[in-house]
Amino acid sequence: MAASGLLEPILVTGGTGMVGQNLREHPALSGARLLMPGRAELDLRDAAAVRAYMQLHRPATVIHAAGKVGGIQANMRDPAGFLIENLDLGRNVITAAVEAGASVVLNLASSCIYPRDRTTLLREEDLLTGPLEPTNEGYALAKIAVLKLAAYLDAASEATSLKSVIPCNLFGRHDNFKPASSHLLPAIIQKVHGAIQTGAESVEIWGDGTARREFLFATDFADAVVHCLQNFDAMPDLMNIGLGFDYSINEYYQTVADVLGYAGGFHHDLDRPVGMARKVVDVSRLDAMGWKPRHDLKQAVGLTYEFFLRSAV
Ligand SMILES: NC(=O)c1ccc[n+]([C@@H]2O[C@H](COP(=O)([O-])OP(=O)(O)OC[C@H]3O[C@@H](n4cnc5c(N)ncnc54)[C@H](OP(=O)(O)O)[C@@H]3O)[C@@H](O)[C@H]2O)c1
Ligand SMILES: C[C@@H]1O[C@H](OP(=O)(O)OP(=O)(O)OC[C@H]2O[C@@H](n3cnc4c(=O)[nH]c(N)nc43)[C@H](O)[C@@H]2O)[C@@H](O)[C@H](O)[C@@H]1O
Repeated sequence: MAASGLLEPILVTGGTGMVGQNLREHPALSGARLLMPGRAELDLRDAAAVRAYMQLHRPATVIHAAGKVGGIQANMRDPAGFLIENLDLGRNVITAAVEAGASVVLNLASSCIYPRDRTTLLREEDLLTGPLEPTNEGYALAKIAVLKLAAYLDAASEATSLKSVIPCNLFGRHDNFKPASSHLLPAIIQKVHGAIQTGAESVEIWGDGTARREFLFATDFADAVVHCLQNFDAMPDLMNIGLGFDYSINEYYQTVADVLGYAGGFHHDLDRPVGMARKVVDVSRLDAMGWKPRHDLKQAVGLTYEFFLRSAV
């Protein structure tokens, strides 16, 4: 049975993705009436199809986790695609959810929506107070627009409560390990694993490795999402979900090397893109909700590697 406070049926867009699959695996959702249509069943770019699906299934809860998602390289290659698709998906899902009378809509943004060149912890109040990071501007603009749409509809709607969370970078089971579009941690795992397999003596790090990132384990993120849904009334309209601390790129490489047992070296490719110098969120609002992640970095890397090895066979 689903935990109390979760209104069913629960529609999770992006159910076949990393966040979606980690939500599916969450104990509180086992036995819940979950709707997780894949792209073949429901292409979220098709507004009429999304509206028809929502009218037919009438989800009480909608978690909007679908998106065109990728690391820095993928974003740089296709800013228009990241803008258009994430705008279309968000607009279609959120407007159709309200029209179909959903009670709760939880929209997933991203910490890349914050201004670049900030060295302090990024607070929800910092949104739209400075220029965006060029390497993912298209994606960030779409995420900001959809987050604002959710807020506008929340203010106008009696029946539907819409809130957004701003996740830091995520990694974990069901991650994207494809080098052309993966984020940092799956890329490191894939590269270090390859070096162990081939006996390579050095692994390439993009940039000088001094940039800093905050990566939350996707299993923990899914738990935070469930916690939000179980305490939705107490949740702020906009809330960061992260660790509140970060590591350097170099430290991430060394941690993965330690967990995987790689004893070789590293070399830096200074021609590769680096993006924001730092991107770490303030978690005061999340702390106030009484949620903490359960895994430390080494545990999370180990569990992600186990998944990688099983899915690679
Ligand atoms: N991963 C991160 O580091 C991170 C950080 C902050 C925020 N987020 C946000 O968290 C959410 C989930 O991210 P993720 O890491 O789980 O991404 P992901 O693994 O790439 O999953 C994205 C999901 O969206 C689906 N999707 C994309 N376009 C679609 C369409 N037109 N119709 C139907 N489904 C479509 C994908 O289906 P297909 O597999 O068929 O393409 C996939 O199931 C996204 O909103 C993302 O912006 C992610
Ligand atoms: C959460 C996501 O953050 C994303 O920004 P962002 O953290 O720079 O995206 P990542 O691709 O995770 O890159 C993180 C940092 O890791 C460095 N890096 C080092 N080696 C590698 C490598 O082999 N692969 C990758 N990918 N990076 C590497 C990269 O230079 C950058 O500074 C946004 O582009 C997305 O839209 C999304 O918002």
